[in-house]
Amino acid sequence: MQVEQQQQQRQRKFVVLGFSAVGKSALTNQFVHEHFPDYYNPTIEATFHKVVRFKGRDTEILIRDTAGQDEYTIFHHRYCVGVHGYVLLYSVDNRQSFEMVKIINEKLLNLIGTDRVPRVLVGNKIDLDDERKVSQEEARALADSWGCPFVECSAKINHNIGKIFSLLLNEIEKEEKDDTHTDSNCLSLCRRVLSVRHKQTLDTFSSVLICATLAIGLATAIIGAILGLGAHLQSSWLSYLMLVVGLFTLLMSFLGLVGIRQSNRDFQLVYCVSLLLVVVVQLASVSYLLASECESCTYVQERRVSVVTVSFVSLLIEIIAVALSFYLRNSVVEEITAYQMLP
Ligand SMILES: Nc1nc2c(ncn2[C@@H]2O[C@H](COP(=O)(O)OP(=O)(O)OP(=O)(O)O)[C@@H](O)[C@H]2O)c(=O)[nH]1
Repeated sequence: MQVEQQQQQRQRKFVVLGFSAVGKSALTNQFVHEHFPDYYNPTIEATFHKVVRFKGRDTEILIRDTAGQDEYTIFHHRYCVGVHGYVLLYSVDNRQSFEMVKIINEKLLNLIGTDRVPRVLVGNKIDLDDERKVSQEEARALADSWGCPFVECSAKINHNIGKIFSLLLNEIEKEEKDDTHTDSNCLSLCRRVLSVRHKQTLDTFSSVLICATLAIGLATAIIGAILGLGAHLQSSWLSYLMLVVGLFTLLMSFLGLVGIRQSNRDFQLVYCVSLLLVVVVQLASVSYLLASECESCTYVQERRVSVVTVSFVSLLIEIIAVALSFYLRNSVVEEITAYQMLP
């Protein structure tokens, strides 16, 4: 029975952030102990817990009350590891605390690396309405721009304190639902695992093909150089062209290989485009040699079958390598990136 109860109870960890003396400790104490300490004692750090019933389920809330932050505070990773949501607090009678909460929010999002963070913007001390320096409208506009709820409260008179945490629990639930629908349901997880494996196979296959284009490039360059030096295509433009095309293919294939290995999409793109260019040049020069009457062309024409076969095989390898590399670049890499970005 106890085990069942424990299974039913979930835990949510919150962190209260804000400038010094905005009422972080007072708010936490009011929520947990229903008590307002009417004195100021700067906090170093403290954790509180309380079990509440939220939507028919027991929920243990752990709240970390922090030392006040300012623009120089370095946010520690403990502010985000295992944390479900944040109360971003300012004091309605303190303009500086409102400006500071914007900086704190920015630092927090930078630390976490996403803006899909359950947060509530809270203006405390509304019992001091006469001394108000931050209007409701301005704060609400800020919360809207962050895409999070906004509430004003008073820890002193216990106004809206419970509401802050209900709003935060709601935000977390919303975020979890979004994740279930978009990213982390079982089906899409399987799809991703499959696509990771799929990508690894494709990576290997593509790397083999790129190595083949590397070899083709090397061979083309060597043949170009030999022919240029030898008797058949003496110093003709064709031997230079082959040399240049070969070296270019070699270089670009190396780039393509690095692109596949490091999932560098720009390298892959450069490889694809340049190899397509090489394919066009190769096709044009072989067609020219087979059709022309020039002296060096006779040499190629006499070996028509082997020239066409070799050209066809190398073109095929190059085109498949380009297509595969292009596919990897556009589809799978994108999916993997999205997968890695999941919290
Ligand atoms: N009038 C009024 N005073 C408040 C309220 N909440 C907190 N205070 C007072 O504001 C002062 C600072 O409150 P704390 O809760 O210690 O503020 P804090 O943000 O935890 O401060 P640090 O620990 O320094 O970051 C204390 O004197 C509180 O009594 C409120 O709702 N209304």
